[in-house]
Order: sequence, then C-alpha cells, then structure tokens
Amino acid sequence: MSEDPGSPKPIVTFLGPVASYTHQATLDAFSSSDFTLTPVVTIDDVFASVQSGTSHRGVVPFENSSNGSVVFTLDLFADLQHKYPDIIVCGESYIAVQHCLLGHPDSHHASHPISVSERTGGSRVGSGVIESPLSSGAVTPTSAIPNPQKPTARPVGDLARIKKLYSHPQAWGQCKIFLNAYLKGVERQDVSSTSRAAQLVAEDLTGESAAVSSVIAAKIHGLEVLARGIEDRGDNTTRFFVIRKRAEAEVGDATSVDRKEIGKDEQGEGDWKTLVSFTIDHANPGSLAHSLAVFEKYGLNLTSINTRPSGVENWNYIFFVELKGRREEGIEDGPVNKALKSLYGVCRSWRWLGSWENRLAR
Ligand SMILES: O=C(O)C(=O)C[C@]1(C(=O)O)C=C[C@@H](O)C=C1
Repeated sequence: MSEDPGSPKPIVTFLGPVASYTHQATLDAFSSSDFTLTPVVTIDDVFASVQSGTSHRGVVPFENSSNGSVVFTLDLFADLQHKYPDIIVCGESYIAVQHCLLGHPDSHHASHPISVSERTGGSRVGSGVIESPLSSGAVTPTSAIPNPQKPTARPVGDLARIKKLYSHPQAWGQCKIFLNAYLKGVERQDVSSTSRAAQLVAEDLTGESAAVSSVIAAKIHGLEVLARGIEDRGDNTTRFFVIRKRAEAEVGDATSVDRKEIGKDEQGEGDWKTLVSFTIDHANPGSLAHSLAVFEKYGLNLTSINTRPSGVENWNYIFFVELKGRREEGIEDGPVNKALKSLYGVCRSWRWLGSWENRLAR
C-alpha cells in the first residue's frame, strides 16, 4: 500500500490486548508500517468499529482445527440484532497455535507453601516433584477408556500452587488432555482472550493463578512458561477472518438486493471462498435439502456448514455455508451468483457474507 505521509494510516482493529493470537493473525495480514493496528476488548468491538467506519478492517477468530467454530464470531455474523448489516469477510489467515501454561515463577510463591491435602484431581502434589500423569486418575486406563490420551507436554515445575486458571473459552477445548492430567478440578475463569488471561495472571501477585496463553504473552507480561506446547494436537491451527464494511454498491441479501448487481465468478473457483448464511421454513419438509442442492446444481463445493439458533423460534436455526467460489460485484454471471439467485426460491432469507482468496490454496 502506498503511503501518503500527510494522511493517517488506516486503522485495523483486532481482539486484544496485544499478544493475543488474533494479534498474530493481524500481523500476518497487515504491515504495521502501513496500518495502525489497534487492540479492542471483544470480538463485538471489532465488528462495531468496522461497521461504524472507525476502522478500515478488523480481524476476528473464526474456527480452530481441533475445537471447531468460534461461536461468538458466528453469532455476530448471524446479527440477530441487526447491528452489523454491512460486515463482510474479505480475507483469512491461518495461525499455528501453540499454547503455554503461564504463571509466576515457583520461587515467587515459596513463602506460601500449599499442602498436598489442599489439592484435588489426583495428579498434583505439593512437594515440588511433578507427579507423572501416567499415574494420575486422569490417564489411568479403565474398561470404558482402555487407552486414555496422555499429554505430550510436561510442566517444568510444580503446579501444586495453581488454584485458578484464566483463558479464552476456545483454549480450554484445545488443551483438554494436559489440563485434565495436571490441573484437573482447578477453577477456570473465561476471559476475553488468552493475552488478557496473561495480563490478569501477571497482576495476581499471589502466584496462585495461571493462564493458558502464548509464549509472546509470557514475554510481554514477564511471566514464566510453566509448560509449553500443551495443546492436544501438534497441528493445532486457528483460522481468522479479515472483515470490512460492504460498499454501497455491494449488495447481498434477499431482502435488499438489486438482483442485477449480483456479480460474476471468475476462473479458478477453488482459489476463492464464499460465506453465505440462510434461514429456512422449518415446517417445510426438504427445505434444507433444497437449499443445499442449489449449490450442487451450480457445481459449487461446500466446505463447511454451521448452525446457530435463529433467535426467532426455539429449535430454528440460521445456517452458514462456506463454499469454494467467488461472488464479484457488477458482473452478471457465474456459479456463485446463479446459486444465490436460485436461493430466493427455496430459503426464507439469505445473506452473502463475503468472498475472499483461499489462503490454503497458495
Ligand atoms: O484469545 C486469543 O488470543 C484469541 O485470539 C482468540 C482465540 C479464539 O477465539 O479462537 C484465538 C486462537 C486460539 O484458538 C484461542 C483463542
């Protein structure tokens, strides 16, 4: 991007504070010399800043390879309160997520020893010796679970002093084996991001709390890495979306669209992805099948499907499909455009949520 020294750099907001994984994704997608990278507290704040035009782009987590969808983000795309009608996806970024357990050094807590009797969970001892998870209840084979999964990471010190864990809810689900083996029964507090968790632990001078966070957050907050690589799978990866505000000319829902403006797909459908949400008449047998068949009809490969509550009626849903292909503005034809036009006949409402370059195809 060319820089005019006279004009301020465009703002990109991301789920902060700094050192969150979303921050890493933002640095992957935007150069800090061309953009002002601004942390905000919640994913909602990212959407709000882009919708209001305060920021040029936003970066939000969307999906983790082992723990699935980030439901907060899906709900913001579902937009049941009609707060974010113009938000669309315009890019993606994949970040390898290696979680660490961060805390204060053991010596910090030397004057507050905790006895074994204070422990719960079987794998924690207070002597400074790390009990092997292989001998803890968490990984003992039973007839129901003859081959329990064992953590590959081991703590570098005694975790017996840890009474409270902080992290983003997505992280718990990515570190189940380690947490179950070494910190079973320890109270968990959900916070807005993993870097916020590290910040809170740094502020807690009792030394009794720990965060599931990144090694970068450890450095920034002066915390010790008590265990490294505690995620269940070595290939743990989170996908992030870059979002922007739809321009006036860009239309994309069944209620407001001028159908002539629906654009055209270019060559190389596989190099692009598109996100669409739609709702159906749940009382009508086949309405979901017919909606999905529209994509098949135009040869579009669906790569994922998600649902969230519709907010209208219990057990009614808003469906999200991701497909390979691109919708472009101002051009008449193309399979994505045709599929979207055909959706009018079969679903209740739909919304185009963006088309972007497929980073996995590079
Ligand atoms: O908490 C962070 O650091 C984030 O950027 C959020 C988030 C997520 O929501 O998935 C991002 C990556 C990890 O999967 C865990 C948490």
